[in-house]
Amino acid sequence: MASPVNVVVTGAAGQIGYALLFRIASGQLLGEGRPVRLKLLEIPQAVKAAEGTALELEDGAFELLDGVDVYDDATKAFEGANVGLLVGARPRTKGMERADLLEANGGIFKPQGEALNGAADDVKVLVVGNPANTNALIAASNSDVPKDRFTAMTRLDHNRGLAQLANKFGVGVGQISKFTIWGNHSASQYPDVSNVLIDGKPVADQIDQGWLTDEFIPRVAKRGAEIIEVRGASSAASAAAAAIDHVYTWVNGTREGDWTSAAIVSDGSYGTPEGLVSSFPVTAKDGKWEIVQGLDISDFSRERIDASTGELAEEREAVKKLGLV
Ligand SMILES: NC(=O)c1ccc[n+]([C@@H]2O[C@H](COP(=O)([O-])OP(=O)(O)OC[C@H]3O[C@@H](n4cnc5c(N)ncnc54)[C@H](O)[C@@H]3O)[C@@H](O)[C@H]2O)c1
Ligand SMILES: O=C(O)C[C@H](O)C(=O)O
Repeated sequence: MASPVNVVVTGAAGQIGYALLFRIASGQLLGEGRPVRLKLLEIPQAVKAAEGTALELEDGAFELLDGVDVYDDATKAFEGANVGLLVGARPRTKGMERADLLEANGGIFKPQGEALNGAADDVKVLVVGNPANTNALIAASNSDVPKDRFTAMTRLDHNRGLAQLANKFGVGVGQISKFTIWGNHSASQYPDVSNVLIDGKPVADQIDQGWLTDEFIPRVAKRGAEIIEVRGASSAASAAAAAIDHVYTWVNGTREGDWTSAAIVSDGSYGTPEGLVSSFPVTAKDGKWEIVQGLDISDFSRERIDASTGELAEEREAVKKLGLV
């Protein structure tokens, strides 16, 4: 058997972790029957729960699972890591201001960025823990790992948009291509249908502007809050599924003639300030993301992209003031 791929999952005892680990163990993260070794990182108080999950993983008798290690030390957990799924984060609690939240998460993502220096040369990092884009920026800014290995998750937003479009047009999600999420994984994100194709044909001019601005965009952008309200807890299995999709695409490539959405470090494309971790239309090939170039941006889109990247720039200023980037 090929040597196992080391996959680190932080926040492994949390609800996303529980939905994610068994799918990774079954081989769905990387595909092509690649064996994995799972490295679970938790805070000391949650190590016992992670150990319990490790026992269940053993009981799954997964053919591709080489083994499971549990850590409460980031440096040890990330040593030799090929994939880092940074799920564990500090949730916002009552009375907490945004600056407090950014500072608390800085205390997690700065040391994890440093710990990633001990990872394998090919390490790929996906930040899921919120505020995901700025947490990824903090980790990338405090690491010697090349910046293009740091990403934040907007694939859940992308998948949410695909599902809403499929409902609207009465088609399967697989018939839809070239949908984009721009900006931040927050309510300011811009789900963009301008280039969407269904069965290879443009549909933008069949989309009613009222439906777009009053229903579709807010529904996708605020879906996280809707799930919390209806389910009584934030999205977990759908977030885990999107994390699997993100890494699978990164490793195995996007479909021919299509793209997906991922938050990656901006090179200044489409007026997004350089260095921000922002969502773009991206393709993946040979383990590298590339921003889709040359798209026309309407005034409607421009305003929304700028609003979301403006929010990211404000978050960057806030963490700069805290000495985190
Ligand atoms: N980007 C997205 O699309 C998306 C979607 C859903 C949820 N999220 C975010 O993902 C995060 C995790 O969600 P969840 O529902 O699993 O939360 P959860 O509270 O169930 O689990 C989080 C886990 O992280 C652990 N943790 C905290 N600090 C840690 C550290 N320094 N090192 C390792 N582990 C640590 C906690 O002990 C806990 O077990 C949250 O920030 C949530 O807002 C993001
Ligand atoms: O955890 C949240 O606040 C919501 C989450 O980011 C989501 O999009 O479901």
